[in-house]
Amino acid sequence: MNQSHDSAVADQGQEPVVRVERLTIAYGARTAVSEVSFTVAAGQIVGLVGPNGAGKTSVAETVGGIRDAVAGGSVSVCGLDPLRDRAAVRSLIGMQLQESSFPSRTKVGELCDLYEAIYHAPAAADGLLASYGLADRRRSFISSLSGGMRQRLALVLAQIGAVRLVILDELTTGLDPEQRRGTWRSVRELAERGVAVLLTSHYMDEVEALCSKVVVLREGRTVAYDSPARITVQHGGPATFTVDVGRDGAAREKLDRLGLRRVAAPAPTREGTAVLTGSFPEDYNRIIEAVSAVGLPPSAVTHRAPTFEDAYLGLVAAQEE
Ligand SMILES: Nc1ncnc2c1ncn2[C@@H]1O[C@H](COP(=O)(O)OP(=O)(O)OP(=O)(O)O)[C@@H](O)[C@H]1O
Repeated sequence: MNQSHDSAVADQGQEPVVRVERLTIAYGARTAVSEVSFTVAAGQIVGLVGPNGAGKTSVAETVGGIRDAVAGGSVSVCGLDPLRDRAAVRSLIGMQLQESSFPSRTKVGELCDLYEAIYHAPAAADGLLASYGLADRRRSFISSLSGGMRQRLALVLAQIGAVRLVILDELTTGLDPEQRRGTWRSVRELAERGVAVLLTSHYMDEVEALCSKVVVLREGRTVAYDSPARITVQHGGPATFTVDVGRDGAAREKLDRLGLRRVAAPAPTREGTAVLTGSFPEDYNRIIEAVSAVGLPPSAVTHRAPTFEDAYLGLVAAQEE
């Protein structure tokens, strides 16, 4: 779904909402981000991922115009420079920051009124509060909201006004699985309304579920920029096949003749299990053929395809080592 949506966006041939070209960010003498480039089109969700300190927040907040440490390259949002044209850009961007902490003795409604005034969008919050299940919370103090409610409020506030871009920095950190799924639905709906979304996350399943393109950062440099599916194919490593051969010597021999790499079985593994790596579905089909030839059922073979998280871990491993 993401793939086709992405092509549809590209087909429109419009100038992307966000264009980041060879962005370099330095704090004093220390370069934190080097020559990072990507675009975010209207209706597209793009993810920034990477280990702690890789530069995700630096990039996201530079795009949002609230961090000024640019040492090279360029950033444009709707054709404007978010730092130089700060006043004009401010009304086009909604932000949920990693460290956004709302004053706890403020009421939800008061905060919404403030955002409506800043974004010149009277009464915009009512519909949003309703769609995020917060309609009856206008009089609640922020301190009385659960973590999930606070995240949803952050999403409401990020959307007030005619924003063209929403930046979400680790939106679902700390949420339970049900709240995460609910938040994912909201982010998708936001993009379906034509808003460009740039998000950072440490959850690879989240990025895979939401983003049509991902920038993988390692020590401030881009190590991959593509769809999660293509990154998985290119960097996810081989599929793993587990074959339950029991004491069947003929089956073992057949498998050996396929010439696939045999790997140490993860413990605990029953005796009589062969673990091989190869490509899916080509090698899987060859294994099924081989075991069928000696009378074993296809259910003797199970496989595990590489995930986006496998690819991500492979890409960032060099840094962690
Ligand atoms: N204001 C700052 N002054 C000096 N160094 C900074 C500043 N902000 C970030 N850095 C450094 O820049 C690098 C990138 O930090 P950044 O917060 O952008 O990474 P991140 O990928 O968002 O990390 P995390 O996953 O922990 O949020 C880190 O080495 C960090 O210590």
